[in-house]
Amino acid sequence: MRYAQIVIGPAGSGKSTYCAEMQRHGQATRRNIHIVNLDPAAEAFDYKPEIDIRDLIHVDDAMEDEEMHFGPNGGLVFCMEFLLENLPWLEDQLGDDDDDYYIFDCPGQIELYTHLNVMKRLMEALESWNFRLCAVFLLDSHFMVNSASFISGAMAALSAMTCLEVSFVSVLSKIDLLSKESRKQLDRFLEPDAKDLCADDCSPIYSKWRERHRNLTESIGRVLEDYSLVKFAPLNIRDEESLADILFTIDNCIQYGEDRDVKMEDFDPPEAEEEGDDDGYEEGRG
Ligand SMILES: Nc1nc2c(ncn2[C@@H]2O[C@H](COP(=O)(O)OP(=O)(O)OP(=O)(O)O)[C@@H](O)[C@H]2O)c(=O)[nH]1
Ligand SMILES: [Mg+2]
Repeated sequence: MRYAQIVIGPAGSGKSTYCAEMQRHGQATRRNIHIVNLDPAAEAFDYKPEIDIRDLIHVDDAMEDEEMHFGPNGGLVFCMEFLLENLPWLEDQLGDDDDDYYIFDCPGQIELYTHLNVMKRLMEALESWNFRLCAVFLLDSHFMVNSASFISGAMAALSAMTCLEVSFVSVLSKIDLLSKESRKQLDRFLEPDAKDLCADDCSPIYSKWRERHRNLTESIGRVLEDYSLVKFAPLNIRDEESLADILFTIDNCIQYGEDRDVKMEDFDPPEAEEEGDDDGYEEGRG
């Protein structure tokens, strides 16, 4: 069995930064995390990818093609389709080592996770190669300022969740940039309450619209609340404990560590062989 986080979310939500920090945090807790860059338009990031889609295709290849004439978004979708047509390339790059841990840094075009099926097909391929997957949906906490943006963010997460059909963790990023006041406000959206979501008192321009759609807002809020469909976990990337909490939540989703525990207890002969494996299990507890 192998493990992977699929890091998704809107443009600029902090995906590449999250990947780099997770890898660094992994090293500090003796977990070897490989990063795969899946963004064919990426220019720079703070990590060295183990695998890079740009070695297969770059978005410029699609945009500069004289017959296709793609713009940046069409070009990106073309590149992702191209990746799916060349899955043996990815499979080969990923190797077949048991217990490998990968993080996939994905592009920020949200349509990939809403109505297109390229990412879903990629999930199916990874699962068929023995990966246990958890999607990590990042949303910039600066947008969680009122109910309308909360509902919109939650619906985007929900849309990605139903599109990908894998374990799912929603994360609010860039908490370190929030003022004390904004952090307090954020608490309201970590445990959202349907009635509370309708009680915003922002700009009067929207109040008529809001009044007219109060029932709709409340119903959506209630569905999210009743079914615990979308719960956001705050992440302060500058705080090791916060990173460890998120990693622990993801570990639970993909049962990282549990298989190794069973394997060690049931099959491993005493002492001599256990030394190396012990670390691997303990690191799962962060
Ligand atoms: N202070 C702070 N800055 C962050 C954090 N996460 C991201 N940033 C900054 O936000 C900007 C965008 O971050 P990226 O990690 O490139 O975001 P992304 O989601 O990969 O962006 P795309 O790949 O373009 O969709 C960069 O300037 C980062 O330095 C964070 O947790 N804290
Ligand atoms: Mg990025």
